[in-house]
Amino acid sequence: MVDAATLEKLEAGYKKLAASDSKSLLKKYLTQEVFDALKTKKTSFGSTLLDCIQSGLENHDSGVGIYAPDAEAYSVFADLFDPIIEDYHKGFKKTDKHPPKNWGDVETLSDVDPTNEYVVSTRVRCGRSMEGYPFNPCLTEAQYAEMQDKVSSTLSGLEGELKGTYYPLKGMTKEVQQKLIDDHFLFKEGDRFLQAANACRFWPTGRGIFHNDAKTFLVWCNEEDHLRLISMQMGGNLKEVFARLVNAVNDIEKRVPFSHHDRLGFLTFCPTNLGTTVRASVHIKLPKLAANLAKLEEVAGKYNLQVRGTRGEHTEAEGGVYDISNKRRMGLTEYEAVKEMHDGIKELIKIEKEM
Ligand SMILES: Nc1ncnc2c1ncn2[C@@H]1O[C@H](COP(=O)(O)OP(=O)(O)OP(=O)(O)O)[C@@H](O)[C@H]1O
Repeated sequence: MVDAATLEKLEAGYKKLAASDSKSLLKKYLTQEVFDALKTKKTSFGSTLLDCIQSGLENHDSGVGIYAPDAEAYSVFADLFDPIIEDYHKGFKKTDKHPPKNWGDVETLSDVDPTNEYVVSTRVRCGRSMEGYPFNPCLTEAQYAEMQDKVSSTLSGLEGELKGTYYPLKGMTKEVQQKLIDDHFLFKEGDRFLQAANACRFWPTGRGIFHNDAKTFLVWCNEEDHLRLISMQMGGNLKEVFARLVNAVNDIEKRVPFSHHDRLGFLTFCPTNLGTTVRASVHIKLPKLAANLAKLEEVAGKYNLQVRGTRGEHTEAEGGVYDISNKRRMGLTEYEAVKEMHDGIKELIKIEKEM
């Protein structure tokens, strides 16, 4: 049974959220009926509804507001996760099944900005969870350390362009850490949405970053997900960036078993990342379109693209540089997710040119 203190927190948090003007998907889909049906449930890891929604209860400015403390939460609390997944991923219904992994033909992609006028840099990332481990809120300090050991020794076997070094956050100087963050290579620290979701326990134990010398291939260990695999470079050559990621993931998947769900695809902490887990983004300057941010967001939305600030989600645009990426990650293949961004960015550049 869920204990009295947890129920009390849930009731109080729900009341506040219901009375707020929050625009989160949590508020939209956590009806009284759903709340009452789920408030006493628990996964076999002991995770409750509060573990799923405490970030959204604390941060009414969340876009989504819900995380899965363990993989089972997606089934136990499906009455809440399913409609949120369907809304975010634009129509992935609870009866739908995510398609098998398919990177497609990388050769059919191109440089989205061949004249180098608009795109500052391009990045494609995906997330992976290691089989046999729950997500952040349920991990012990010993598991964090053990996972980091596994990740760094696995990655030390990479060769060629992917060859690099693993740097644990523990022991990294603040200067080096801040420079990596400022240069867009490393995750930021103290994210209040993740903190409230109980995802930052034992920090910095088990957290770190691997990168090759050129910093074009990077792996984050134990930030939001167990692993984030990232390929990035300056300019708009999405074909090169994506090809590098595909090569790396194929190699790493041979060495580490990852959690995959028959219906949901690759499993991640946040439901927005399920399925392909792929976010392909450009840092781009579109001064005419961006003169009216609402307009930029509206046009981007037509192409299923999401607009973020320069330092990522929940940040502002600096120097007119926006982060624009595919929004959908579920119900389509890896290739289709990247192609959606490829085609959409080309359209946005075309519109900007015509303005
Ligand atoms: N195209 C890009 N070029 C350079 N840096 C980028 C690009 N896209 C994202 N970044 C940087 O990556 C970092 C992480 O961004 P952010 O946290 O928004 O996205 P994410 O890693 O995809 O994860 P999540 O969606 O879970 O937040 C930030 O420093 C951001 O500026």
